Amino acid sequence: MSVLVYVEQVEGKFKKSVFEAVSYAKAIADQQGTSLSAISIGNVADTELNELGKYGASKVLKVEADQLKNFINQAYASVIAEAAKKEGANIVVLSNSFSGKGLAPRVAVKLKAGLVDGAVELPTTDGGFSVKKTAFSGKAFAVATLTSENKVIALNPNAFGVKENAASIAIETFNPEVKASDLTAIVKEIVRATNKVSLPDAEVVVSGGRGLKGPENWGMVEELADLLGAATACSKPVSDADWRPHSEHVGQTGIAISPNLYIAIGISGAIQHLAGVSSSKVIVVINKDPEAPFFKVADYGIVGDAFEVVPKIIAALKAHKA
Ligand SMILES: Cc1cc2nc3c(=O)[nH]c(=O)nc-3n(C[C@H](O)[C@H](O)[C@H](O)COP(=O)(O)OP(=O)(O)OC[C@H]3O[C@@H](n4cnc5c(N)ncnc54)[C@H](O)[C@@H]3O)c2cc1C
Repeated sequence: MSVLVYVEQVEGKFKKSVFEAVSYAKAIADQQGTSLSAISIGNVADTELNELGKYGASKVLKVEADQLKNFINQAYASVIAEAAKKEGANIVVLSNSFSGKGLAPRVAVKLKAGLVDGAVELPTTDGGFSVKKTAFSGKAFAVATLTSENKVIALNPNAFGVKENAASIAIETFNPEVKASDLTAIVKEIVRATNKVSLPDAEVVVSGGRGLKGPENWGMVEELADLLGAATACSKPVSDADWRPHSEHVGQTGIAISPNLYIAIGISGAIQHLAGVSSSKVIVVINKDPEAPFFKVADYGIVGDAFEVVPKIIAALKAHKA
């Protein structure tokens, strides 16, 4: 029995959340006294795959089939399940990312495994196998006990942290059979909106709320985002009013994100908004009301008028970059 971790790539690169999932999977492998393998799907250079060794993976299976160049939920789930069978892995770990949320239950079905999604801690193994996880859109915690032989765990980004644990890593090509039935819906082309950073994958997000008064004031939000290499997001009323596209709406009824840095400008911090952003690693809040609820969960807060504060941050960043 061993542990397998799925390492999601974006344009041939691994994000920090992948190294975190590998670190977490390695800790489970150590707990179980077994080894850790990784499965990578899509074109990733060997130099990038070698990076996984730094966090404890001793083997990586690389799958480079042409049909699997772009993410296809059903087909990727089949490949991960096949890899688990090949490696004799009874525990599969994924990041609870945008695509991980679609993959984890599919992999669990294929392996007849119990599933914990939104895991925030290592399993405890005294008297069973239990994992703490978020519940009710991140507003509460639950402890799930898995009694099945096979187990799938989707780790919330920023819950465990990246831990170096150097191992020598072997790269092995894996050519699983890709069934036509797994390719009934395929991605033919990816057209990015004006080269913007994709919100679910973004490491840094600059977000605006109703405090920005109207769509004409988003220039400074976009300028700040450009300077930081960030994606832009917004609160629900902002997208409801068509100030911004619905694809930018974050929260309980929008996209749930876990960037390293979330900058909230003119957003009150209602519980439904926090449900989608509270697992960000560092939260910076800019709000003119010192009583705004967002300050209670902020790592850094600036009480001030966004129309004064944001241009100052932009000027400081430009000066720093010059
Ligand atoms: C079932 C349900 C689901 C929901 N789902 C979501 C969701 O997914 N995402 C979501 O965001 N909301 C959601 N909501 C709505 C949520 O309850 C809040 O109404 C919403 O998040 C408020 O948006 P806001 O903070 O932009 O606006 P407001 O609550 O109006 O807050 C604006 C903030 O801007 C500040 N401000 C004003 N002027 C300035 C200035 N010049 N400079 C700095 N700060 C300023 C104010 O002090 C205030 O705190 C949901 C509600 C329900 C009932």
